[in-house]
Amino acid sequence: MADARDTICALASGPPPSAIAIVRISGPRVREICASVFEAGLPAPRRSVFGRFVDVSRETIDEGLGIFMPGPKSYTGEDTAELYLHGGSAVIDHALDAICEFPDTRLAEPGEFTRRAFENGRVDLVEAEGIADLIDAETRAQKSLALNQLDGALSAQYAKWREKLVEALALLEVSIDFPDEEDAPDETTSPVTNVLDSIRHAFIEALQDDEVGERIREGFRIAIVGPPNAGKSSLLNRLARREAAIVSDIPGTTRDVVEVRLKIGGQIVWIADTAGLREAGDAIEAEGIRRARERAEAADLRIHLRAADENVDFSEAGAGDLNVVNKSDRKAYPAEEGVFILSTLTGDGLADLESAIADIVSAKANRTIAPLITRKRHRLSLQTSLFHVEQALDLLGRGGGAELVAEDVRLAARQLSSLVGEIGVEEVLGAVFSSFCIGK
Ligand SMILES: Nc1nc2c(ncn2[C@@H]2O[C@H](COP(=O)(O)OP(=O)(O)OP(=O)(O)O)[C@@H](O)[C@H]2O)c(=O)[nH]1
Ligand SMILES: [K+]
Ligand SMILES: [Mg+2]
Repeated sequence: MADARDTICALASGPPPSAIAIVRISGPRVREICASVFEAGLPAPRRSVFGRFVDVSRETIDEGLGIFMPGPKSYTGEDTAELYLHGGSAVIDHALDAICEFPDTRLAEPGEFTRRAFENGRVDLVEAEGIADLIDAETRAQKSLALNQLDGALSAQYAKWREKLVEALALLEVSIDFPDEEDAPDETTSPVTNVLDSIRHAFIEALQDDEVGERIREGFRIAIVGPPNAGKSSLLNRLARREAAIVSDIPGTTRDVVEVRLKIGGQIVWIADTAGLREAGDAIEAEGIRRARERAEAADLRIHLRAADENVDFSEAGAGDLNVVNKSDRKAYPAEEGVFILSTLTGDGLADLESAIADIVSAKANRTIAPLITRKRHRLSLQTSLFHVEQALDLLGRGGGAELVAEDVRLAARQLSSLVGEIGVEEVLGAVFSSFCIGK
């Protein structure tokens, strides 16, 4: 990580040209920079002022609004300033060059402003992730998930669990401190067991969420599976409204998994076209079929596609999957409960399938178990924490010493602390902040 004592600057708005560009500055030299770059001198705190911006040789950069926000009540917790300029690349370059003329002042790295906000205690790690998610959000569901995370609701949940674990620890300390007193174990064991058991239940409930939060954030996964030439690639292309996959009358055309990202039912959806399932002709096709099965297995929803003029058999389909008969233009297929009949050639019946997909996906997304786990990092921490809670309960059940039980409870609590970044593992911080955009 670059020197945290530097003053940093970056374009905080979108790429030029744009109507307005916002250049953000943060760090110890902000006052000095504003006093010089704002032609009228350092403005009063948190008041936007209109005027001319000039470089060190007093050449005009542009004119516009500027605002100075002293720390610690700023986004980063440091002195910060924002310059509202005309959004042309020459203007922006001149402004950034002029600012970087000052000593110990440089362009910010991706996420460095938010990293400073984190280092200065303005946000915790989970809230910082929420900020990144809000910026990346493309759907309303992603946006509300991100807002929930950045306003601290998710952090509060993790903090509540951590407090419970600390409560259990305190109860255990009592029995460690008074090991000889006759009733001590009995008095303390049962409350500890109760507390740990309720945490265990809460964790299990939170983890049994069908990964809704992650699916809303990363997208739901749908796989199209079926025999060769059923029209899987043709269906993918129809849904994507472009020629994403190769279509041909040769069975075994698709080998690799071909994926497209779409917005359906207000959600991000990844639709995967896969190799036709049959006895493989060669090693490459066999690998394609293995990947097809793997993808189908991992998917949130499977579309089983069959051709009307072939043997239609849905015995492989599971409950909740979609059964679809294609090529209705070639051979009529009798209406059947729970079977979609369509033709990717004529487009007949496609709208029904699309709205069924939309309904299923939005129903999955609207499963309300708030606040939701939104990423693998959180899930892994909770799983590890749960592991230690269960270990502690197991030890208690077998009459294990309070000291040993406490060690597991401590490890469980530690997981939750690292989750919100209270105890920061440098690689975790690096991974989280490097995914941010520059200027944030
Ligand atoms: N008549 C008719 N032909 C179709 C329809 N859908 C697909 N086809 C044709 O069926 C053949 C196979 O289509 P694909 O989309 O390549 O089938 P696939 O399931 O992806 O095949 P593999 O990748 O080989 O497993 C092509 O010649 C398509 O033009 C349809 O609704 N009606
Ligand atoms: K084919
Ligand atoms: Mg194909």
